[in-house]
Amino acid sequence: MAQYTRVSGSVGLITLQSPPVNALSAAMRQGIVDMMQRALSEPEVKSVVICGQNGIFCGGADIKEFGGQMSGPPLIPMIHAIEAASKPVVAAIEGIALGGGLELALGCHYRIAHSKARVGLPEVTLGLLPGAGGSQRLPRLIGVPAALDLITTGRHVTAAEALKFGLVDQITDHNTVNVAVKFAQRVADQPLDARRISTYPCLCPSDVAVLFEEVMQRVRRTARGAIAPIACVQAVRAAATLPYNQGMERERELMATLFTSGQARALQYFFFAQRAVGRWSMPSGARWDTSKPRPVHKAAVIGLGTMGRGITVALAQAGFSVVAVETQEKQLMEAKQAISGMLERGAKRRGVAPALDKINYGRNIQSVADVDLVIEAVFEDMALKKKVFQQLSAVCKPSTFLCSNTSGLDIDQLACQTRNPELVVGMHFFAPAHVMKLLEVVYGPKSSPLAVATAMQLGKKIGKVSVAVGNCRGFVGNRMLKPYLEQALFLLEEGATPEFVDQVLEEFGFAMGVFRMSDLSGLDVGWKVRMADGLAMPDPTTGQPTRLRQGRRYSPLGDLLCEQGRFGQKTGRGWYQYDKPGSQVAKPDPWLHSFLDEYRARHALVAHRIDHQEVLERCLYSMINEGFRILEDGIAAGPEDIDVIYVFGYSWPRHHGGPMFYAATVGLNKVLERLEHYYQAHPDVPSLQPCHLLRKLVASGRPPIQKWREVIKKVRSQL
Ligand SMILES: CC/C=C/CC(=O)SCCNC(=O)CCNC(=O)[C@H](O)C(C)(C)COP(=O)(O)OP(=O)(O)OC[C@H]1O[C@@H](n2cnc3c(N)ncnc32)[C@H](O)[C@@H]1OP(=O)(O)O
Repeated sequence: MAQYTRVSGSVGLITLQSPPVNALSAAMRQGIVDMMQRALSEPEVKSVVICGQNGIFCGGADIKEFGGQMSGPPLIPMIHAIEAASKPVVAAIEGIALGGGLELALGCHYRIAHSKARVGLPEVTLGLLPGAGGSQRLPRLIGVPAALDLITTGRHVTAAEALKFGLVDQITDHNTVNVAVKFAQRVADQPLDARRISTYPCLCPSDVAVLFEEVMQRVRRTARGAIAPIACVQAVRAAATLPYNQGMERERELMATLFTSGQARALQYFFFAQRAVGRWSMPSGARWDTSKPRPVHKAAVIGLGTMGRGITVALAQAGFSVVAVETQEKQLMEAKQAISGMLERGAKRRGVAPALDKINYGRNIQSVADVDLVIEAVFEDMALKKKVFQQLSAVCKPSTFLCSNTSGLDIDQLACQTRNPELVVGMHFFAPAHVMKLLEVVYGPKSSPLAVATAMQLGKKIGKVSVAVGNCRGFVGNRMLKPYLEQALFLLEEGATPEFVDQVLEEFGFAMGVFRMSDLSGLDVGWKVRMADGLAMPDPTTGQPTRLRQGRRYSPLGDLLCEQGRFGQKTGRGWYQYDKPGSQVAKPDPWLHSFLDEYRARHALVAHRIDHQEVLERCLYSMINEGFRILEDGIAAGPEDIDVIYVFGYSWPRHHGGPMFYAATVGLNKVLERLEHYYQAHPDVPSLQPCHLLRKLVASGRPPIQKWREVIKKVRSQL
């Protein structure tokens, strides 16, 4: 775990050895304690260097240990002992020094970093704070404002930025361990008192109280109910206002609350869920580790509307050559201008040259003949998409992967239009496609593992979190959204207002409630889909909107708004009113309230008092129920896939872990019982009927989420 060698005669070199990231497990902490003691006891050793093997200093505490009983030497006394050592200790930082890894380095007397290293205190992203002295030492070393920024955001900083802050003493392009060993020899005899950060005063700006107030307000606004960022501010405030020992005591108290919190458990689950989705599998048995992707050098995007533009930018920014096709001259010119603007703004932010020369624009589909992969992003219309796939199949080389950015249409029908259906997959991006992290890679019955592996790898290369999912209407994300939206509309019919429903969902932690989100996305999008499905039609006998479709309850409220030209923000009216079209400030609309009153009267609906609990349970549990159906159907391989899709694609609050983790937290028996209750009250709403898998999981004794896959396997094998 920690290896000790003596180098250059007088330097004790402690090497952290625990792949993949040299995490500070119990065994590793014990190793460091033992090796430090050895270095301090050897009279020939005059100074010590701590480094990590394989070019990685340390990824912090071992997150896998958090759920269980912590054993081994605790971090805080271990780091204190290093700081208190009588011989200089130098941290040689290569790769990363994160969390406890950076706290360990802050306990050392000097820090030398490789120029490509990154450092940070990302504990907040795991629902924690830097609780091994980091919240007290960092502000003493780099000042309160910079420490607040790093600790409340958890962002990683480059070695150059760390040097600017004074977080590291030196950076090097050479072998960091060699440089650190030479450095350690030079400082062997120097006094250490001035190198112990815990003894530094915490230098504060004169308006420190105002600063804390402002930061606290910002953090509360953006935290969406997460408690760790607030505790991080409180811990740094303790560093600024209390002596070190009292600050450490405050850090300990705050950490104790966070460490056992449900939010920390959710965020730590989510950390591993993000990594689990990379290990994809298909019902055929094909897997990430047995399916090799084919390299993509040149890609094409067909259709340069909002989605096509974003996809083009994402590809070009990642260094791919892109052929961008739009058949209409005017639209092509507009798209070219918009894409150039997006690339220039992005490049300015990142301090690099815009990748304008990566894109070739064209009006003719023939121009994609030599590309390795095409992403079709034309209007969401099956007939149009089929035509495009026929053309692509005729034009492209036989090995070209043909992908569709459809948000829910049948991938198989598109694959059937081509010569090589095994090379067809869905690549469902989320708007804005160059910003949003999520990519659903959709495999149809004919998609080959090669095509899935290639799309997954392309997603990774353009910085997306890619999740492989099966082919069904709406795939995972939009399929689960349907019952959620449906319940929100039913709640309006029964007496709620859009403001109340949104308020409840936003208090839960969504960035936007369902109605504000619909206004932003545009109500006409779903309306067109419903019309194509024959849903948004009046009853042929009465000419009135009907509230029942094929025996199921249906709310025509959204259709009625669209008929009035209320498409949301873009028309200045939707579920809310806006000062002008395009404005983003949603205001309650008295017209809408009267419209709802009249609607209820027309349909003899008696408004009843709907409380917070009912909104949350009906919207979330119906969505979760659909999630269980998706697992049952094999559309998602595991609950992690669904949770990652919801956090990255639908602004589900990460500190609730994702809808499936949330269900596990609430208790599957409670979710089941409440769904049964609501289904009894609304027997014409099938999405409220608890699904078989949920019942099975409850009957199997509610296993932890990590064990669900075993039950899912059994349920699927019985189908
Ligand atoms: C007592 C409480 C004290 C708390 C203080 C702390 O230190 S909390 C932990 C703070 N550290 C972090 O938050 C770092 C988390 N890790 C990362 O951000 C990234 O993994 C990385 C270190 C930047 C490396 O990224 P990269 O993309 O190169 O690899 P992966 O993310 O895929 O990781 C590789 C595998 O390593 C596992 N892993 C990473 N960090 C930890 C960790 N701290 N503890 C345990 N395991 C860790 C990760 O899960 C991957 O494993 P797989 O089995 O391959 O999924």
